[in-house]
Amino acid sequence: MSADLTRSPAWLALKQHAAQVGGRHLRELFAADPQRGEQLVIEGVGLYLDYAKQRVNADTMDLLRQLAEARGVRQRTAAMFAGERINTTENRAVLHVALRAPAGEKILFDGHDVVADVHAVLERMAAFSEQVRDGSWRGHTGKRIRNVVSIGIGGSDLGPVMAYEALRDFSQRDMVFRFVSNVDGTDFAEAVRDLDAAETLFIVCSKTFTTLETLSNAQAARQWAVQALGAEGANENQAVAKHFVAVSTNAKEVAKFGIDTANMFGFWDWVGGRYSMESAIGLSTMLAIGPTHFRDMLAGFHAMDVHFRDTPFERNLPVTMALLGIWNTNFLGAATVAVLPYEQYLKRFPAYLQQLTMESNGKSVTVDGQTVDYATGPIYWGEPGTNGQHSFYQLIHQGTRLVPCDFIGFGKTRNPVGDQHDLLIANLIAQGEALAFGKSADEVRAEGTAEALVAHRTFDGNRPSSTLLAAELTPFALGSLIALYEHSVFVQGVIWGIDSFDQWGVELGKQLAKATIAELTAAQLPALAHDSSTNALIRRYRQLREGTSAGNG
Ligand SMILES: O=P(O)(O)OC[C@H]1O[C@](O)(CO)[C@@H](O)[C@@H]1O
Repeated sequence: MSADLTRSPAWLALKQHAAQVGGRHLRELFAADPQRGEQLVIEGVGLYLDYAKQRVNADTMDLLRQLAEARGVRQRTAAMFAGERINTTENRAVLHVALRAPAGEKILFDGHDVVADVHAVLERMAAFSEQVRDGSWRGHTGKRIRNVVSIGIGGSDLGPVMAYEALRDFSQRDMVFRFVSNVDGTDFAEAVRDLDAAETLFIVCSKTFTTLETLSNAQAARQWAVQALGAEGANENQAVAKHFVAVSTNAKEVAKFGIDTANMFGFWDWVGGRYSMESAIGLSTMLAIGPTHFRDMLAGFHAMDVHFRDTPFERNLPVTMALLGIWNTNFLGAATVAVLPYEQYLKRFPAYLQQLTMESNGKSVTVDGQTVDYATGPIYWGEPGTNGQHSFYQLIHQGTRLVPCDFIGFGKTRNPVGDQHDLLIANLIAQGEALAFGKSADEVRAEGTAEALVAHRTFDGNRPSSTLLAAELTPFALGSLIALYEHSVFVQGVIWGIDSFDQWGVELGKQLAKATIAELTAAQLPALAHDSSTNALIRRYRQLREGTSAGNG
């Protein structure tokens, strides 16, 4: 499988093409084609993608699309939408598209219509959200709920946090929303420090309901709430019933934890953790923005699903984004992608994308177990503009690494403050221009720069970027933006021949941590059989913990 890709005619043609075009400067590419800025652009679902500043031309895109055809992107997409078990290493279907399918649409999995199930849960979520938001759901002491603390980690946290931040301006402002994920007690302690337990609802989100971090935080929350409510003993279950709900696929473990399954919102095995924010995992989002806005967000996801499924590759946003990523990663040698939203509300979007992209495509074996002989998922990172400009953009402009950038901006801000929005977007546009075209030594000299500084003030340019623009950050726009990246990750995974829906790479660390806990906490230091570094760290931690560290010894 691995050699299949790098020996395939489509790959070899791209390699040859890269040798010719990959080295051409963006200045040349623009000079050769004055219409480039209007031609290397596609639009759909309210999103405008300008990829003219990527180091490609029309032939590159043709060859990349041929690669996508040859790798079966079309067939794999149809298989995903049809509910086939395309997550082969876990023998699971991958049906997050069903989570946002409109009521009445049918998607069958094992002969059963899952869309009807999805909407039944959405109805329950909506009814519950309305009760909490209008104050008819009361806490144990009769007070209305004013604080919501969502406990989860990974896909059971990053989506909800990101969506809450992104849609804050649509949220019920008299309610407080907090998110606890880390198994560092500080996360929990700071989240609840100023909250009244009588007004606090905890949502425990875990697909498996066995995740160490989440269960540990949920236990802490339970103890904190029960104690603060004075509900120890006979009243404990009643208090928990009013202040805890669960979101999970595992009713047995939810019940074992002590949450009444009547207060559980379910989802399904065919929803991957990092693809679950629009399932019941998004209950905190619905509580914040209300069911109507939540449905608008689902509509945005769905519109992008339809666009992805039905639009020819030439005008297909996720396919185009995916192919540009393949080009940069495999033919220009980029190891990373910077995601740069010029929209403060998207401040957690890069963190969200890190799990989506890197847990999905950070793999080095193909679906049939062969080690790849090509690069796969790049490293995603980023910060909202313009903060990044005063931090790491130096390296993007003048460093030795190639850092393709995704700029994201909106026509309107939800918070007009003077001319700040125009300033913000002027910066976004200027950054793409500066990266692409740079500033030659002659231009620097012509400005009267002292010769000794010319090299320092020269910008080579030829640094690729894409720019995504939309009218305004609404729930619909957010849904479509997320689905754009989801499908782009999927297309790349298909081309690389990897399973984008498993995450075996997180297991080893978890297993070792379990064994290490006992070694850190046993009254007597047990015999340690790790490597010498790990043994020394365990010993040193025990000394530090007990206050018996003897400095350098
Ligand atoms: O929802 P759960 O089962 O608690 O899992 C949380 C996260 O842990 C992982 O399995 C591994 O990090 C993620 O894929 C998942 O989103």
